[in-house]
Amino acid sequence: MTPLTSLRTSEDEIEIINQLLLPHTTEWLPINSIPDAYDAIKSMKIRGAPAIASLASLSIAQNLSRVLKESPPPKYSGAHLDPLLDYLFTSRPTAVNLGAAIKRLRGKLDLLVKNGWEDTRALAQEIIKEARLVADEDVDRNRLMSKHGAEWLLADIAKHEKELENGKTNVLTVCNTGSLATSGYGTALGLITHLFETGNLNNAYYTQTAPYHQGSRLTSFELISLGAPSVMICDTMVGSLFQRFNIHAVVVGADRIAKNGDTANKIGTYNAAVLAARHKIPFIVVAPVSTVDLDIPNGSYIPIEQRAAIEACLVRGALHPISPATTDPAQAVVMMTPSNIDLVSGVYNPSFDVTPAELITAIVTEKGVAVKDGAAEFDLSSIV
Ligand SMILES: CSC[C@H]1O[C@H](OP(=O)(O)O)[C@H](O)[C@@H]1O
Repeated sequence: MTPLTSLRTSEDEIEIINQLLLPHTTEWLPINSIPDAYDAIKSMKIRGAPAIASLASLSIAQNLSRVLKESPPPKYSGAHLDPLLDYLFTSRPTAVNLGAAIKRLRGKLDLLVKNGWEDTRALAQEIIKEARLVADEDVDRNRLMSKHGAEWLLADIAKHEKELENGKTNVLTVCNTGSLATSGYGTALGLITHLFETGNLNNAYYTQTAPYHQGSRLTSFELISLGAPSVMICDTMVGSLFQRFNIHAVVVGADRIAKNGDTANKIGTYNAAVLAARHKIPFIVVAPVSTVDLDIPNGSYIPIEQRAAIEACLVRGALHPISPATTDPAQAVVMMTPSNIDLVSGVYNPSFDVTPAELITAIVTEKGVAVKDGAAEFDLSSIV
């Protein structure tokens, strides 16, 4: 079976799975330009922090490759690339991976120009190589962090002599952090996949994750495709699950991790973290190094994207909104930042929330696992 992924390429051709139609329809959409990539990210046809960064980078490579075919190719400098990078950056503000990828490409260009790369064709080819690396590095990185996280969890269970179920673990995850959120294998769902592949998974529980339903539509699709034992719960059922079942860990992804470990992730993650603390269940964040934003000291600096109110009133496939609540875009919070938290809309629809470091047990990247050892905040230096 072809491994599941959010996108595929052939030479300069890029295609993404239209995730708005999953799980009932698998439609591959061609991405033929940077505006196509911007629209796909903004409208969430493709979503997931690493996948967004991969598509943005590949669309830059596609653009450069096509311009190079013109003759004679225009003289390259930041002037051509900068506005394209700035435009892509504005597609979704919370996930830092997109910004990290754009910063990486801009840095590569500056370095080449600084080193006197005058040959336009050669310079552009170097940028194309770097852009393709952003996508290609993802799968191996995900497998590595998943192994780190799964091994840490199993060791922690053994250290605390916790009772397993059928000799295996029960874990809860939020949203979708698998192959559909990355270039393959996934982050938090990658850890769950590693547990399954090594015979250590009793059940993977996951929340539906309204209103986009990344859980009920995408995580279910991935876990069923994998053949992994899984149980879907409504977002409101996390507390009841912890009261009645032996859950060994909550494992989630991240869109941006601040220097102290505060983590922005899909809305509902903070709820699960508070309940996990109440039930003394380890809370594990799994994300690539490119998700860590050392430029911000804590989570209050993370911009929280507000999605259109109508998206919170639609049940996918239904003909009409489920609520008479106003969905007038003029009456909505556009972005939550330290300076703007005025709520004026009849529908509050933040796409993310921030879990404080104090509620997080471990943070896992491809470089390893960080724990707090009794401190209130993380020192992430060993895993970035
Ligand atoms: C490895 S994906 C990280 C992150 O992205 C998802 O958000 P969205 O579906 O809105 O792009 C979710 O927060 C995942 O945890």
